[in-house]
Amino acid sequence: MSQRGLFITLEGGEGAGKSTAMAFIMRRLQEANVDLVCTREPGGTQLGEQLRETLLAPSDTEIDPTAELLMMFAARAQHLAECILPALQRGKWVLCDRFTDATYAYQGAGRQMGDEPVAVLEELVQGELRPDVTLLLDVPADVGIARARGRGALDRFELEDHAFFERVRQSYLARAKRSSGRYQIIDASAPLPDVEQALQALVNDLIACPPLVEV
Ligand SMILES: Nc1ncnc2c1ncn2[C@@H]1O[C@H](COP(=O)(O)OP(=O)(O)OP(=O)(O)O)[C@@H](O)[C@H]1O
Ligand SMILES: Cc1cn([C@H]2C[C@H](O)[C@@H](COP(=O)(O)O)O2)c(=O)[nH]c1=O
Repeated sequence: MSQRGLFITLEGGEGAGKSTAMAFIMRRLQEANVDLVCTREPGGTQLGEQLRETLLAPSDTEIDPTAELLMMFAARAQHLAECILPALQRGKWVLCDRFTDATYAYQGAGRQMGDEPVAVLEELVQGELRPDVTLLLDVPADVGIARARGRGALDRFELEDHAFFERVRQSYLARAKRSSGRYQIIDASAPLPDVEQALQALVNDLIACPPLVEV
């Protein structure tokens, strides 16, 4: 039986600090000589980045929720085929800013489509592949959105209302509770040095004792 690389995902609501955490984890893993691919969703390929632009651009034309869901999974299918699976098969670690947990949170809960259509597409697009480790940066919706606003112009999702972001947060927390073996919840409302300390401890554990994953 051969081993593949580790698949790590970062999740959280708007402004939780994922990009900041990505950069921190990437530096730490590279210092430890981990052969690493850093990527994001929606995105990570030319097609995925094109879909991202359409999905995130505020527009007068509403995107139908089913169309939005399918675009997320279209981007994901290409991302898996072109980037994630080849990297994992070569033994590289993949660090991905958002993956299918985001679809459960945003389309399933935020858009109130429910888990079922997400689960059907997850099975079709991913087969058995699931992240090995998911770091959930948890922050109250108001705190996250205030941080995102502080950064400048808002994208199409960031323009949603408080109730939407509360549903997103509760969905993430409920999934983390159900699959506690895969998730690590980080209190992202804490000051940045504390968040980085928690991330450093998790990265140290992963390097010292990476979970065994087989192809
Ligand atoms: N722990 C923290 N405390 C205070 N501010 C933070 C913290 N972490 C990140 N920030 C700041 O909050 C803002 C949002 O952070 P970042 O862009 O990393 O979040 P994000 O989760 O990637 O956001 P989005 O999902 O909206 O793209 C940035 O200005 C960042 O400097
Ligand atoms: C993967 C994925 C993402 N989204 C949303 C969540 C965010 O609002 C944007 C991505 O931008 P960010 O810079 O990572 O915050 O897309 C979604 O609704 N569903 C998904 O599956």
